[in-house]
Amino acid sequence: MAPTELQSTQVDLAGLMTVLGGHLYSTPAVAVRELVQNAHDSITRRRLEDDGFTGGRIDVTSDPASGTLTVRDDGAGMTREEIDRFLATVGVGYTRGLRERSDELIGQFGLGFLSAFIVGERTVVRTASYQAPDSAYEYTSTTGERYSVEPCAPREVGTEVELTLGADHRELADRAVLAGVVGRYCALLGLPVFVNGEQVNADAPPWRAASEDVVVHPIQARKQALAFAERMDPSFRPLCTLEVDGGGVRGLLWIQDVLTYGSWDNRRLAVYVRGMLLDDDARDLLPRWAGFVSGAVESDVLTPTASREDLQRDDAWEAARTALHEALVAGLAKVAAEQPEAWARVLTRHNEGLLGAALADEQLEALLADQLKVPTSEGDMTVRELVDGGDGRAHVGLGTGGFEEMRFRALKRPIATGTRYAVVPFVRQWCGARGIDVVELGTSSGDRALFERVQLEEAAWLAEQLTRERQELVPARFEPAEMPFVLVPDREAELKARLEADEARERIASAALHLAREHTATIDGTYDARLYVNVDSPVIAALLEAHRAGQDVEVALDLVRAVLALMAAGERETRAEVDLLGALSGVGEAVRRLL
Ligand SMILES: Nc1ncnc2c1ncn2[C@@H]1O[C@H](COP(=O)(O)OP(=O)(O)OP(=O)(O)O)[C@@H](O)[C@H]1O
Repeated sequence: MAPTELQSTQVDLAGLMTVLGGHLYSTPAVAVRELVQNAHDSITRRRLEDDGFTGGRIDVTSDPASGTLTVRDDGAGMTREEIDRFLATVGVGYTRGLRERSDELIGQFGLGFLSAFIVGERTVVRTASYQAPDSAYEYTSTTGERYSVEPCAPREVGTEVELTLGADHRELADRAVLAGVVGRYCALLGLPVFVNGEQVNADAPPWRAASEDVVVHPIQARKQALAFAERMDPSFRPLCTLEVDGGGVRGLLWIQDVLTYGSWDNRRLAVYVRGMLLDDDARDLLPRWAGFVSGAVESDVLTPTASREDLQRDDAWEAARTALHEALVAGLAKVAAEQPEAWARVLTRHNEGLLGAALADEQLEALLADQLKVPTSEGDMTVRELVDGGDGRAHVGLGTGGFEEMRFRALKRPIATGTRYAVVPFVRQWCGARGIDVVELGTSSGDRALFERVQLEEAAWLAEQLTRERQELVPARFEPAEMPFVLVPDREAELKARLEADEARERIASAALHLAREHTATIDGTYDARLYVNVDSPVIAALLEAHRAGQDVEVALDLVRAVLALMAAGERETRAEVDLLGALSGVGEAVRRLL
């Protein structure tokens, strides 16, 4: 058989450019980042190869009138041959080979320069290499597919890339826009970067300042860290900052100074690799419960994808994620110990989110167990206070007020508001760890703890007189004795329905939801409500005695029914069924007949 002739694959560069422009990068501003990064790498190269070189500066300038943007460096420059071999060959770069000698280099794919053609309709590169400083060349191309190289007037060693921006990208020449873009991408770059003459990365991040030999007072250091966080995060002011140093990652996290609720998820994490912003929404590196945390970190071990806008999910990524989690927990503990004022604000701002966090993380639960508050009928309090006020038990309401609250108000006992985010599982977890009973109002087990059921011969008769359809009458004894009855809607069935609705809300902390749902799986729902009748109450006792003695109790019963209806009118669930005017006129009618 004749040997198969191997053919070369053809690359349609124009097609490739469309893919790159439309799909690889999320924003055309990335082109600016790629050019600055090349300038940076070129300076790094010159530092390695050109003994005695002491410079290193990147200048980005723009002319809004002509729509041009220029990136200039005093790096290694390129020889005539290097222009062809590296700049003009897609997928090849000098930088990749050099990476073995320095871990400061950013480029590796040999693709970044192509992004110039996404935003520029004409690209001119003027360069003089330190290897042949007397020869300068000018490279010109419109689409990147064809280019020309000519000798040009002598110039300083280094490279200048001048883009004439396409009509769609002219905005990049706007001075403020450009300063914003470059400032964001280069905030942590180790070399000075100037935009139209102004340095955009003058302030080193606090963790780098800290490693130099200058001793900074802790209060000063804290201020610097807060100022840095404020510069980095235009959306939320920082409340306090937490250091990150481990797992190949260094940087700062900060707690957002806003009032958040449980399902708030505003995790924000900017990741810089070798000083360049790579991903400004790397939220997955932060734990899910950290919805109120922002941060900026840098790492030399995380691996960018080719678009350099995302990170590869490799071992380094996992290690970074673990390190961030640990830094967050340790940092919160440190703030609690060292900055009481800031800590108090963290607790009030993010109480709900932290309830969810404590459920998801054992270490946090240990730190927060006695600091977080749960909402109760008597105001916000810790679970310990709830238990102290509840005679050694924690009472949790699953509804909103009504009969049970009336009863507990009469007893001056707090009931935690179980309908609020994470309250039920948090109280359960807290009490479970300490062997304390949780009484959930409206659940069958809760009711058993609250109402002492008794046998009553007249139960069926009373039920006939007082209950409606799907209501169960339960004779019982309970405090306070003055209260004749308590109508308890089936809270479990309600909770079940609500949790099912919550499931649709994706961002609710799954730990809290899971714990609560485990509990509701066992609920049936034969009755909508139970009417607990207090045999100790003078009203019921008198009614029963008269009935037993064969007296006419009709008027008294009318009055009792009217009172029951009035109490039910205060209950959200039963309110609709109550004929309020009927109940009031029932009272009037009974009184008239008694007089
Ligand atoms: N400003 C510059 N000064 C000197 N050489 C440069 C400059 N810009 C680009 N080059 C050369 O062109 C090569 C290709 O650049 P390009 O941006 O396409 O890829 P890269 O930087 O090597 O890798 P990546 O795609 O990861 O950015 C570089 O490796 C370098 O040799």
